[in-house]
Amino acid sequence: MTLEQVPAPEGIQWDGQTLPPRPSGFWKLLAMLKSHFWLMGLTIASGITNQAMAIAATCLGAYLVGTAVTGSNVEALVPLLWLLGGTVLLRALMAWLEMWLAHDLAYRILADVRGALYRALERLAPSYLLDRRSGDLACSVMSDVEMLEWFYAHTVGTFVVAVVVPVGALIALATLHGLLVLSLLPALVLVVSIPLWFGRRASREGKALRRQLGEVNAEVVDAVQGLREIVAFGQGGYFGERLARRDRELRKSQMAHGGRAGLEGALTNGAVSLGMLCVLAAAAYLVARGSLGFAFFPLSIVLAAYTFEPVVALTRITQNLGVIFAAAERVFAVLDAPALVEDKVAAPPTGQIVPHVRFNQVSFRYGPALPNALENVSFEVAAGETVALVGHSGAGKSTCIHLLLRFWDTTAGSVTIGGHDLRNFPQATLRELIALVPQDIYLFNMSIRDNIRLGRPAACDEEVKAAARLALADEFVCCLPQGYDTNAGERGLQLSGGQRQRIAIARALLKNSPILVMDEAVSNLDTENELALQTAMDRLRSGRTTLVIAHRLSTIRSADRIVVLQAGQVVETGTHAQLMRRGGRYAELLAAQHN
Ligand SMILES: Nc1ncnc2c1ncn2[C@@H]1O[C@H](COP(=O)(O)OP(=O)(O)OP(=O)(O)O)[C@@H](O)[C@H]1O
Repeated sequence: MTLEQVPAPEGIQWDGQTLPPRPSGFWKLLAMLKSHFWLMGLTIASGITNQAMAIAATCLGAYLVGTAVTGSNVEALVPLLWLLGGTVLLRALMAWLEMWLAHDLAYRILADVRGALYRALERLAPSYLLDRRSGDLACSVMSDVEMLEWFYAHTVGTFVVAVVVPVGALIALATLHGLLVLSLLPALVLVVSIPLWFGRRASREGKALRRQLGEVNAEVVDAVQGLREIVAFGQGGYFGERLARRDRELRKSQMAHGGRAGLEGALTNGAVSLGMLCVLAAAAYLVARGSLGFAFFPLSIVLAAYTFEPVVALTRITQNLGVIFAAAERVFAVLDAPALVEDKVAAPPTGQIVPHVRFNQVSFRYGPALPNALENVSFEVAAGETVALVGHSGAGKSTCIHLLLRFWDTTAGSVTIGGHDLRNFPQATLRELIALVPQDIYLFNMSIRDNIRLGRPAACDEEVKAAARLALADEFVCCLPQGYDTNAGERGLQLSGGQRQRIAIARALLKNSPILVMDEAVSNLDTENELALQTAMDRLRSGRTTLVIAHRLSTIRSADRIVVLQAGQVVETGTHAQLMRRGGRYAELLAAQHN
């Protein structure tokens, strides 16, 4: 799913629920300033003082030059020179303070947003993540958030300054002569209105630009993650061309954005030049008529220039607003995405929870428009039992696991643990009750020790080693260059499939949950690895309620019961011996798999 297709949040219907409308990205960006009110106030105050000092210094300078040219007493100007020096210094100080405060404010908010995004991803995982490309998501988390720096550090404060300062400069100009203001106003209105003419186009281009940037990112991440396959299949050229195609689209959007921003800039410059020319002509006319002293001629030009300056600075920033709001929309699309599964209770059911898992007439579909992935599925795993799920690819085995882990809620029927519906457990409790050994364990870019410790972060080194010994991982870990301190590297590439599974088993052993969910790897292992893995799995299963997606004959045989799934339905249940005797679907499946 691309971002274009991310559910439009307003009034959307999802399985009968209407989600409330959301305020626009702009108001949400402003709302984030609430908790940094004082910092924002200080930024604006220093920005206004900075501009006021700049005007004061230039006006003083202009007045001094005007007075000196008309041959007045130069001695009398000395105090004004001191004042000019003080104003220049104060301006420099305020310029620094404004920058510092604006960036402090922006980076604080950006850190808040990144934290909120991470929490949102955690809340939405894994259902939402399955639908988004990881590179595109990474782009949202990093570069879209980075774009917001523009808004907080360079837009909000600049906007207030661009309103307050020109008003002050216009008042000062009006005290010199009303005609000066009148001569400048049409051009000022023109400058302010130019970004409005291009508003829609800027928003459209901004969205396209951020979307394409996300796609290029996704493409690059994809290619980097799949580099081994790309090289092995000699497909470097093909992927290079895909990336180049995305890049060409991105460049087209960037050119459109740059062209429009350039046109806006050129029109703004033209309007400012026109305004300055009008003021120049009006001031010259007033001086010639004797309505304005010559000493005030440079002053009126300087005041006119300062009326335009903050507005022009703002229009330069508004040229990027389309991209900033598009980035904000992408960020808020993640922050506001409704979680498919939410805690309905604050505390788990009271009393001891028996690890007895039951699927009661469960039907489930992944989306309102999709067919059922499970249809009236019922089976149970009694406390301490092992049940193996078998079936062809797409039969619904993983879906059963997803529902037990409550990654999704059932569409009809229920899954219970100890007789309690999963919806009556807070998700945190559920995660504690169940340990998962996935088919392809993700090894984080940290030491093997810390990778195992993810099972129970509070575990000491000895406990980690004990779990590894039980999982028969200790021996090969000790042979690694730095033993348990060896970095597992990105995706743990230096470990074999069987070794990685044993790390996953050690992780689960350390977690020590009463319920175990295993998705057995399909890959073939050598006999030694196979035996080691089997022993490790048997140790892990012992005394736990285990639901396993089984591929190995040894696992299937040793299960207390086998549930055979076909097209989302349970077609057979029984022990290996019973099902073999029956000679039905299970026997066919096994014959096909193991011949
Ligand atoms: N995230 C998803 N969105 C939509 N449909 C899905 C999703 N995941 C699985 N399905 C569909 O649900 C059905 C059951 O899939 P499931 O992954 O549970 O099968 P499986 O038996 O585990 O297959 P395999 O052994 O290949 O993993 C399939 O038709 C599949 O296409």
